[in-house]
Formats: sequence, C-alpha cells, structure tokens
Amino acid sequence: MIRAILTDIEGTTSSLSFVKDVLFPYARRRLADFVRARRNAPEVRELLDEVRRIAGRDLSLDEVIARLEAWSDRDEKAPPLKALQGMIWEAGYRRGDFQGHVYADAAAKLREWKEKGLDLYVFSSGSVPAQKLLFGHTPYGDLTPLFSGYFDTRTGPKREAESYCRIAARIGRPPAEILFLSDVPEELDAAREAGMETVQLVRDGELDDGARHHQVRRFDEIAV
Ligand SMILES: CSCCC(=O)C(=O)COP(=O)(O)O
Ligand SMILES: [Mg+2]
Repeated sequence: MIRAILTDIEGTTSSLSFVKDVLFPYARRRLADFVRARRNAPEVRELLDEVRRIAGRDLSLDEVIARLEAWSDRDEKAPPLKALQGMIWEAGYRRGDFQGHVYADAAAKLREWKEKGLDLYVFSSGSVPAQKLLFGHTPYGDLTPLFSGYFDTRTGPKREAESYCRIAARIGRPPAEILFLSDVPEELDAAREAGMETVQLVRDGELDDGARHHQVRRFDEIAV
C-alpha cells in the first residue's frame, strides 16, 4: 500500500517551459556577476572550490565562471551549479520577478493526498533551497507545509537506483510503500529497480500504449 509520494518537479509538478525559459535564463544572465560579487562569501567560496575539485585542477575565477556557464548552457545537473542557480533565483522570487509554476491539478492533488495522510517528498535536480523557493512562491500560496522532505542530487543521481534506496532509507519506509512520479522514463526505471512504484507524467505529447511505466497526463488521473 502506498504511504508516501516522491515527486520530480520539472515536467511533473511544473512545466518544462517555466524551468527552461524562465528560471534557467534568469540565473544564466546573472551567474558571472553573482559569482564575482559573492566569491568571498563562505557558502559561495565552497561551491567554487567544488567546481575546481570536479575539474580536477586549480582554475582561475574566470575559468570557474566559464565552466559554470558551459554547464548551464548544456543543462548539466552539476551540484555546485544547481546550488548557485538557487541562490540567484532567491532574489527573483523575493522581488516578484516570477512565481513558482505548479500545475493546478498537481497543487490540488498534493493537498488532497496530504489531507488523506500520505507523506509527500520532492526529488529534483534543482537544489533543495531552490525546491523550497519554487513551492514557497506559487500562485496557490506557500505549498511547502505539504512536504515532509526534499532531496536533490547531493543524495545521488536521479537515474541510479541507489539514490532511491537512500531516499527510502531517509524517509524510513520500504520502497514498495513509495510512489515516484516523473516525466523521465530513465528516472522511473531507477526508482522501480529500487523497489518503488512508478507513474510517468506526460504533460505534452502522445501517450504510448507500450510505455514501461503507467502514463497519465495529470495528477488527478493518479489512483493511490
Ligand atoms: C527546483 S526548480 C529547478 C529545477 C531544476 O533546476 C532542474 O534542473 C530540473 O530538474 P528536475 O529534476 O526537477 O527535472
Ligand atoms: Mg523532470
């Protein structure tokens, strides 16, 4: 029996276009200036050092910025980039430059599941602070009280079963009691390999009769 829901964000609770056309360009435009202005702040300095560790050699500040910009352009889910994006988005949410996009059906169903006693969790490549910002600033108000926990790629890559085993252990439930929702079949494959139940969101495009995972268009088509 399903006792907890673990959900992806981009393409699942929220539109691809909000992330790709609003959030990513917003952070990309400000990345270099943000890093230069905050390079001595301990939380930023640590992330810049992490970029150097990933590169495997010392890099100048310009080289670090170039690498971050290249990752952003390729949508690489590198943890230090995701953390910096979240820091930049914080000002955007605070100033009201944008709100976190959440589909109406997702907001309603998340509320309903919570009221029914299910525990709700997020697993996204966006950093945990970025996840909280998105769900904290939606047209439906602050949805963060609905969630019992948040996971990002610091827990592990989204396409590896081990990440879902770790999440189940952190949630404190057997994987079979957890339903994972995502738009990406490879993420669902990994969750299934870990023993979780899965449903694929297909927000746009055709449903596929032969799909590996049960497909729905909206949260209100998910039976729990
Ligand atoms: C936390 S909102 C921004 C989402 C993001 O940065 C991203 O890379 C999308 O990843 P997801 O795992 O939610 O598909
Ligand atoms: Mg997704």
